[in-house]
Amino acid sequence: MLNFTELYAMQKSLDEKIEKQHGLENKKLIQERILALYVEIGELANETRCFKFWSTKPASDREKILEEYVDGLHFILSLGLTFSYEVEQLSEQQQRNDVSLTSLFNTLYETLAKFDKEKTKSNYINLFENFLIIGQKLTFSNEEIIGAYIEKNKVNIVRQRTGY
Ligand SMILES: O=c1ccn([C@H]2C[C@H](O)[C@@H](COP(=O)(O)OP(=O)(O)OP(=O)(O)O)O2)c(=O)[nH]1
Repeated sequence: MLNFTELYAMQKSLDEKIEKQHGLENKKLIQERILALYVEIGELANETRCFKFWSTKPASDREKILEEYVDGLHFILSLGLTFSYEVEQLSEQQQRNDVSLTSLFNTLYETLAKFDKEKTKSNYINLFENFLIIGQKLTFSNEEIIGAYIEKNKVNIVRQRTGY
């Protein structure tokens, strides 16, 4: 089971650095973070190419897809911090083999729209769970997700330091 406590701490530190760097201290940036998450989910779907019935081009490699996945995770954690909805753990989601990756993306967008409409903790958890289901469908292990998150978090810190 994934434990998010450490990841929220890393996200908090990163978000504070970004806000300071851009003179946005204590701004909640809710609409920006929500739109950023929509975009990251779209970028992830694009790399998997799961919905591109018109194309025979293969999906991007696993590493690239994992990188996009953890970009989305950054914004989910960030939204949790914004609303003080940090969740320590979420139980393993039941995976249904008959549901396509494309459907899972569409459901994830629905849960994000629901959260945007009504920013309750249960809608946040539902969003997070549906995000994790996509990770499972993509066969990412907890270790891979944590490792890639830590890597990208570091990259993000360096980018701020070097004026990204
Ligand atoms: O408050 C914030 C703002 C951004 N990020 C992170 C999330 C993500 O990992 C990265 C933004 O995504 P990306 O690296 O794709 O940035 P971009 O500016 O869209 O990249 P590019 O211009 O290279 O496409 O910054 C946070 O964690 N907190």
